Amino acid sequence: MVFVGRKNELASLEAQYNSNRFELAIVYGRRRVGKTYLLNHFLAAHEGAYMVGLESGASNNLEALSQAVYRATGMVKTGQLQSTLPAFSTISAALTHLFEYSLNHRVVFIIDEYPYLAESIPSVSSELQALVDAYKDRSQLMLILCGSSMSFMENQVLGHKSPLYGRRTAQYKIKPFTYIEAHQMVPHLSYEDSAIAFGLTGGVAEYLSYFRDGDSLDESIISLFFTPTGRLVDEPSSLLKQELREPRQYNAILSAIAKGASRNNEIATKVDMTTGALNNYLKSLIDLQIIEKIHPVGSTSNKSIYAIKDFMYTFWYRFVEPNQGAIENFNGNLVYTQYVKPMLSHFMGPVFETMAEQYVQARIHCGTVPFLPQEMGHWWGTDSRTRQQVEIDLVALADIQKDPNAGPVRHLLVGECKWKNNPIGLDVLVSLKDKARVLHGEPYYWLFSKRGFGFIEDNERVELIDLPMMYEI
Ligand SMILES: Nc1ncnc2c1ncn2[C@@H]1O[C@H](COP(=O)(O)OP(=O)(O)OP(=O)(O)O)[C@@H](O)[C@H]1O
Repeated sequence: MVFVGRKNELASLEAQYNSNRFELAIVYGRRRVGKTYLLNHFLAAHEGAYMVGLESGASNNLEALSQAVYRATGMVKTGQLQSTLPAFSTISAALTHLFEYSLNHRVVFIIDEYPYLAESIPSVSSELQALVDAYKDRSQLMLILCGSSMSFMENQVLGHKSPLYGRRTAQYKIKPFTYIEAHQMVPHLSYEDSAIAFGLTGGVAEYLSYFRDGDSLDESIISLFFTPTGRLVDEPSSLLKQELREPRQYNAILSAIAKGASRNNEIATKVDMTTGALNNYLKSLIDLQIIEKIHPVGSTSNKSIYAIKDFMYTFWYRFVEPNQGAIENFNGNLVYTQYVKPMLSHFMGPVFETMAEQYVQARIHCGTVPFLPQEMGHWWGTDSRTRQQVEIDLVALADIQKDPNAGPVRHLLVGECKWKNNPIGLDVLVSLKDKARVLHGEPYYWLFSKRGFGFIEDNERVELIDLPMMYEI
C-alpha cells in the first residue's frame, strides 16, 4: 500500500535521528489515525526496535520490553519477534541495558501504546526519567513513546506532573488526513465521492483504507456503516467505551450535538443535565478532539457554541445510530438509499467548509494568498443595519498596519461554500458581498462550488474555485 502524507513528521523525525544525540519524541493522536504506520515507516530505514505496550500484566509487558531490547541491541536478529533469551529481571535492568548499548550505537527504540505499559508497570516513567537524566549527554538513543489515549499522553507524559516532563526533545500530534491526502487513500473515487469519503471518515487513515478499489462509494458506505457486520457500524460508540468511563452520557451528548444542539443550555436541556455537570463532559470530549468550542472569527464576545469536530461522529450519530435497529433486523441497503443518501448533500455542507479552510491553508503554503491570515474560521452574528442574523462560511482575516501614524487595516477573505448539484449563479456573489459589509474591512471574495459556476468574473478581488481546482492545487 502507498504511504500517504506525513512529510513534515518524517522530515522532523529524520532531523532528530541525524542529531546523533539523545532524543525523546512523544507521538500521540486519536486511534486509527496512523501513528504506528508512520513509526514503522520511519523505523524501516533505521537500526532499532519497536514494541507494543500490552493491556495485560507486568510480566507480559516486561517480556515484550525485554525482547524488543534484545532486538534493538543486536542480541536477536531484527525480524525475529521472539527469542529464547529469558526476560530481564526488572524493567530497570532492561532499560539500563538499552541505554548502555546506546553509548556506542545510534539506535531507535519505539514503545507504542505506552499508556498500557505505564498502567501495568507504573514505575516505568520514573525509571525512564532517571536513565534519561543519567545518560542524556552521552547516549545516542532515539526513544519514541507513542500512545492514543490522548488524556494520558497529554497529562501524564507531556504534562508537568509527569516524571518525563521537560525531557522530551520533540512532540508530534498526528492529525487526520486533509481532504487532499484522503484522496490519495481512495484514488479510485472521483473528487466528489472522495470528498464524501473524507467527510464520512473524518480523514482517519484506517477508515479510508477500508474503501475498496472495486467498490463504488455507495457500496462502500453500505458495507461499512449499514450492514450488521460492517467495520464502522459501531465504531464511535466502541471508541467511547475504550476512552471514557460513562459512555452512555457521552452518547447522549454527542447525539444531541450531531442533531443540531450547539449552545451549552440547549445541550443540557436535551440530555437532561445541569449546565454545570454538562461542562465536565464537554471538556472531556474537547480533550478527545471529538468536539470543539468555537466562536465567530475575530470576535471576543462570548458567543461560543459547541460543534462536532470529527465528521465521522456527526455522520454516525445522525444516520447510523438512529437506524441501528433497522440495520440489524431489516435491510441496511434500504436504510441508506431512503434515509441517508438524500441527506448526504446536507451532511456535506460543513465538510465542504472545512475543505475550503484546508484549501486556503494549502494556498498559504504555496504563497498564493492575497495576505497572510492571522485567524480563520466561521463567522456568525447580527447585522446591525438590518438586525438580521448573518452567517459567513469562511472568514480569514488579518489586521495589517502599514503606516505607523494610522491604525491597522482589516484585510478579509470571505468565502461561501456550496455543495450543490448545479453551477452557482451571480446571486451568490452578490449576497456574499452584501453579508461581508458587516465585517468592516477590505474583502476578497472566494466562492467554492462543487459543480462550478454559471458566470464569469474578471475581478482581482474575486476567485471562483471549483472541485478540480481544490484537488489539483
Ligand atoms: N500514512 C499512511 N499512508 C497509508 N495508509 C496509512 C497511513 N497511515 C495509516 N494508514 C492505514 O491506516 C491503518 C491504521 O494506522 P495505524 O495502525 O498506524 O493507526 P494508529 O494511530 O496506530 O491506531 P491505534 O491507535 O488504533 O493503534 C494502517 O494499517 C494503514 O492501513
